[in-house]
This record gives sequence, structure tokens and C-alpha cells, in this order.
Amino acid sequence: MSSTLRLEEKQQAFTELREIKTILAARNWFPATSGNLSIRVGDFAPEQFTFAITASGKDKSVNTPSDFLLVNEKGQPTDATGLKPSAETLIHCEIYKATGCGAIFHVHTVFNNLVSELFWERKSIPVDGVELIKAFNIWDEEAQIEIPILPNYADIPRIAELVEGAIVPRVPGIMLRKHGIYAWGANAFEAKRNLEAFEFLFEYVYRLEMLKK
Ligand SMILES: CSC[C@@H](O)[C@@H](O)C(=O)COP(=O)(O)O
Ligand SMILES: [Zn+2]
Repeated sequence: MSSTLRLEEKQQAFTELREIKTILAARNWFPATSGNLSIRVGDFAPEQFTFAITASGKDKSVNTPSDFLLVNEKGQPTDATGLKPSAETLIHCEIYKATGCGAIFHVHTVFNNLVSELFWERKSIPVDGVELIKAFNIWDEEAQIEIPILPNYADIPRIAELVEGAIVPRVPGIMLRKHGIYAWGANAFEAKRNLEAFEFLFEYVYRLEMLKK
């Protein structure tokens, strides 16, 4: 990749990340500095790729000149900006490697935390016949999906090594128990759409479970 192309792509990725961050922050999907966002930049091979990601520990409802940086497939910064990538960068690395997707968005919400605990013993969240499953490009009549839940270890590499084995065909997301959802897509538009679909489904599933009680 030429350096000019990379600069343009980097700026485009940072601009897109800023727009998504602003929209999701307005929904209060980044409470207390939580959450992280990334968009892949340039060519992709599972053993070599680059992505733009949010810097760690930032108030994601505020825009500053140092909100994003580029990292490689190992999660190491590619430029000497001094910025620290998200503490959860390795999870993004593993999702890119396993799926070849173009963008990954992670948020903590009350509903995603509630359903992750409600269905922890099952290790997945079942969703049955809800129209919004079509947002994932699953068009089956009365489609049934299971959204996988992984344990939330403090040691991020320990979570990262479980990612590939947990990914389910057609379901573009992984939940971490009592932590939050990672949603991805071929690009930022699809990752945002998938994230919104997950959050709708989590609230639906939670409320339905409560109605059954
Ligand atoms: C402050 S609680 C959230 C963090 O522990 C983490 O889960 C998170 O999502 C944000 O971490 P970050 O390093 O800013 O990307
Ligand atoms: Zn998190």
C-alpha cells in the first residue's frame, strides 16, 4: 500500500469512527469510558492487516484530536503517536483474523449485560422468529439464532484465544458475560446495523423473559 493511499484511508477511517462514536455516544452506549470501535484499513490477509481503533480509556462522548490510532494484526501501533490502543484490541485482532470483516463495534449496555447473565448457563442467547434477525441477512421464515456468550476474564489474551472457536456462522457478534457485545460487519454501515439489531433483540429477549415470569 502506498503511503499516500494509506494516509487517505486512515483519515477516512478516523472520520467514520468519529461519526459512529458520536451517534452511539448520544444513545449512551459508551457509559463511563466503556466501549471501543475499529475499522480495517487497506489490504487484508489473516496474517497481515491494519486497522484504526479507539484509544484506550477515553470519554467516548467527547471528540479530541487523539481519539484513534492505527494498529497492526498483533494490535501494535503502526505509528509513533504515543497513543495507547484499546485495552481490548486483541479481541478485535482475533475477530478480523477469523472473519475478514471490515469493522467491529463494541458497546456496554444494561440490556446486553442482563441477557448475558440470564443465558450464561446456556452459553448463548436464543432469538426466535423476530423480524430484525433479517438485519443479519438471515432471511429464513421464523429464523432461530443463538448469539454466543464468552466468559469475561480480566486477562484479555485469555478471552482473545476463545474468539475464533466461539464465532457462529451467520451471527455477526459475540457477547462477553456481564460485559458487552462485539458486533461486526463488512464495513462500518453493516457493523452499525448489526449492532443496532443486536441491541434491539437483547431488549426484546429480556422483556419477553420477564413477561414469562
Ligand atoms: C471502563 S469499563 C470498560 C473497559 O474495561 C473496557 O471493557 C472497554 O470497553 C473500554 O476499554 P478501552 O481500553 O477504553 O477500549
Ligand atoms: Zn468492553
